[in-house]
Amino acid sequence: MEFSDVENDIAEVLYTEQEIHAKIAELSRRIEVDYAGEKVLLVGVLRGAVMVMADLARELTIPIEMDWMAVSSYGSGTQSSGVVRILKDLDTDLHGRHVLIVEDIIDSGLTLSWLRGNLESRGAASVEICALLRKPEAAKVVVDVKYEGFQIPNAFVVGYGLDFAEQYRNLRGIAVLAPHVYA
Ligand SMILES: O=P(O)(O)OC[C@H]1O[C@H](OP(=O)(O)OP(=O)(O)O)[C@H](O)[C@@H]1O
Ligand SMILES: Nc1nc2[nH]cnc2c(=O)[nH]1
Ligand SMILES: [Mg+2]
Repeated sequence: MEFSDVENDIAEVLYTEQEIHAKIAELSRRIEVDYAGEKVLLVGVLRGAVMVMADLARELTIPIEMDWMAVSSYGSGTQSSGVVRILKDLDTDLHGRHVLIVEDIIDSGLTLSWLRGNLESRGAASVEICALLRKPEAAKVVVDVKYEGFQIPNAFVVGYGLDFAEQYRNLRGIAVLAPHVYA
C-alpha cells in the first residue's frame, strides 16, 4: 500500500520510511554498545511493534533472541481503556535475562508501565524499553524509556505497525490520520 491509496485518510506524513530506518539505525548503534557481550532478549509487543521489531532485529549486529507478547488496552478505539490484558504470553523464561521491550508507541504510558513491572517480576536481570514514538503530552504515567525514537504531538498516528481499527498498519511511513476517518 502506498500513501497515494489512502491519501484522503491522511492529514500529514510525520516520518518517511527513510527517516524511520535512519532512526532505527541510530538506536541500534546505542543498543549494540550497551549490550556488548550480552545476549539480549527482544520482547516485541504485538501487534503494533511488528515492524519496529523486524527492522531493529535485522539492523542489530549483536546476538539477539526474539519473543512476543500480545497485550491490548485499546480495543478498536482511539482511547486507552487503561485495563491491560495479556492476549499471548512469552514462551521464554526471563530468569536472569537482559530484556529489551520493543514498542511502536508510548501514548498514555499505561501499557508499558504495566508491562515493565510484569516482566521485572519474572526475575529478569534487566528490563529496558525501546519505543519508536512517544507522545509526551499524552502521558498519564511516566515511563523511563532508554531508547526513544521520536517525540510526536498528541495526535492519533497510523502506519509502520500502528493501526486504526486494524487498517493502515502496512503504511511504510508514519502519518497523522485525518479526523474524518474516526469522527
Ligand atoms: O501508552 P498507551 O496509551 O498504553 O498506548 C500504547 C499502546 O497502544 C497500542 O497498542 P494497542 O493496545 O492498540 O494494540 P496493537 O499493538 O495490537 O495495535 C500501541 O501499539 C502500544 O502498544
Ligand atoms: N494507531 C495508534 N495506536 C495508538 N495507541 C496509542 N496511541 C496510538 C496512536 O496514536 N495511534
Ligand atoms: Mg501495541
